[in-house]
Parts: sequence; C-alpha cells; structure tokens
Amino acid sequence: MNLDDIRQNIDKIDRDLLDLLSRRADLVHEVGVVKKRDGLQIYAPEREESLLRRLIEMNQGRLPEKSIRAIYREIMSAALALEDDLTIAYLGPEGTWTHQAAIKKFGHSVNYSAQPNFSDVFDQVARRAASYGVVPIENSTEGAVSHTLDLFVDSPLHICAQILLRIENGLMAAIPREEIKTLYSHPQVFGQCRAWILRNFPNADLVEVSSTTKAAQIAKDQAHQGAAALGGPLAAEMYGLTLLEESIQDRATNTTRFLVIGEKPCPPTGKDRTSILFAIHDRPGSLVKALQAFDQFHINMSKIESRPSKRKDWEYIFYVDLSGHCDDPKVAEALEELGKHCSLVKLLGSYPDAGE
Ligand SMILES: O=C(O)C(=O)C[C@]1(C(=O)O)C=C[C@@H](O)C=C1
Repeated sequence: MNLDDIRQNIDKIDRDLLDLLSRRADLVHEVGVVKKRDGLQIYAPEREESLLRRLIEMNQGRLPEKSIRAIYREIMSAALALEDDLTIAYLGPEGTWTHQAAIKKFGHSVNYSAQPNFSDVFDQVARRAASYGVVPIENSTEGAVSHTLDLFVDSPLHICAQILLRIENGLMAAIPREEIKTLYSHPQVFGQCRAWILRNFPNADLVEVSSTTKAAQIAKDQAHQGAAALGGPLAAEMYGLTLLEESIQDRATNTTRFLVIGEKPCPPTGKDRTSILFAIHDRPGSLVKALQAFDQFHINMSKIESRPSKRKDWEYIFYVDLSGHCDDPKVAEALEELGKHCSLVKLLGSYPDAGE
C-alpha cells in the first residue's frame, strides 16, 4: 500500500472514531443528568479505574498500557467537562510537579486553580470553591510530606484517588553551565538530587524557594548573577530556560505519590488502598496492641508514619496505609479492633490502588 492509501484508511478510521466519541459523549451527558438528579459525585475514580483495568486486559493491539491510559485520560476528562464545570485546586504555582500530577489524573478539559499553600487547597475543596484538590503526600527518595499529613487531622475531606508521578528533575538556566553560582529549588528537589549537586556543583550556594516554578523564574530574572534552577521541564518551558542536563535525581525511579481529596468517599474497585490516622493511649504496649489488629485480620500494612500531635508534647499521631477497602468486612473488623486500643481513629479514605 502507498502512503496515500494508508492515510485514506486512517481518515476513515478517524471519522468512525469521531462518530463513536460523539455517541459516547451523548451517553456521558445522560450519566451527568442522572448523577445530578441523584446527588452523586460527577468524578467517579472507581469507575475510571475499573474501566481502564478492563480495557488494558482486553487490549490485543500494539498500543502499550501507558498510551491507553493517556488516551482514555483525555476522553474521560472531556466527559467530566461535559457533565459539570469541575475545578481542581492544586498546590501551585502553575508548572509545578503537583500541577503535572493533577493534569495526569484529570486531563486537559477541566479547570485548574493554583493555590499558594497546602491548607488553601484543603480549604477550597471544603468550601466548595473547588470540586477536588491535589496535594503531594510522599516521595520515594525524600519520604513523607508532613504538611499534608498534618492537615488531615482536622479536615472533613476524603482521599478519593492517588496519582503516582515519576519525577525527573533537570538543571535549567538562561546562562552557560560555567557561569552558574547559585542553585534555586524546592527543598524536596534538593533532597532528591543531593549526590548530583555534590558531584557537579560542590561550591554553589543552594537557595530554597517555595516551588520549582519560582526557582525557574529567579533563574530567568537573576541570570546575570549566576542563578540556575532545578525542577521539571514544564517550569523550564514556562520561563524559556535551557535544560542543561536532564534526569539529575539520584534515584532513576524517583516517584512522588499525590492524593486527590474530595467531599465524598470512593466505592470499592476490588484492588484498593485505605489510609487512616490514629492516636494511642499513653500506656505500655499500646502501639503494639494497636498494630496487632492488622495482623489478626491478615491486613497488609504498606506504610506507617508518625507526626507530633501538636496538642500535647510527646504525643504522636500515626498514619497507616492498608491494602483493601474500608467496606471489606476484614478491614472493617480490623479498624474496629484498632479502635479499642486508641484514643482516636480517623478514616481518611479508601481509593483505587493504582498509579501509572
Ligand atoms: O460512568 C461515569 O460515572 C461517568 O461519569 C463517565 C466517565 C467516563 O467517561 O467513562 C466520566 C467520568 C467519571 O469519572 C467516570 C467515568
């Protein structure tokens, strides 16, 4: 077949695809009407995840899982925008890794609202100025984002989805490498690139700023003073900087986990994760007894963090992630047992255990 013939076939398929997408949009519109009538959530992470898992399983063609997810991300983003005027609040400014994570989950058809700090993201959702919020929770190199953990203590919001994003930081500047004297970045990024900085810029001044976008802005404005930034490619693009070196993080698999927070809980998908927080009584053996609840009901505990309670000195709040959904009888029983040994147990949310 020559090029023209092949392209004619592609044109025909695209016409069919467009027709199918329009028919899908009509059905989605109907779903939106039913959801509004019944007071249901427009964004349905459990439905999205089951649909994606099913498509990936059925797929017999050349398209890799990553492409199927990306294509359907935008199809479902268009669907969300047809059903409602969704706004996603995220830890800004524009161009940060959190912004990229939000787009990875919600696509390009919904509205985004950059917030200056973590508590404003929570606030916007709680006050219904935004439909959902996106915040970072932990990085595979640097560990927990304590600000986010602390905000869950008093928040009425639920975690309804998670986003895993591979973080590939780069060195960006408006000047040649030899002229760089000061590196600007977010403290988490400095932590992720520690060994690289020592090898490449042992004498540079490191200046922590509130975001990688801010760092990129300074690298542009103060280029004549030797400023450069570490951050993601979107930030470099926004300020017209040159990416002098890509992928400078110390661990190639450096990944950040972000959470989607919303007003309502997410139903089970069959492969879920549950996040809780608890505080224990100040008695010998309390923590051991509390954790035994998970062992007793064979619940896999994938993570534990502790933070000062901020109410009483040397009192801690523990954050635990479990495999399973809070509606699973075993998880529900384990949580009930846990409650017997704690002064506080709070369910933060059950959500699909998915990422890529
Ligand atoms: O099935 C739904 O609940 C829909 O709203 C449709 C749809 C989709 O495009 O498939 C869109 C958004 C939801 O988050 C989940 C799925």
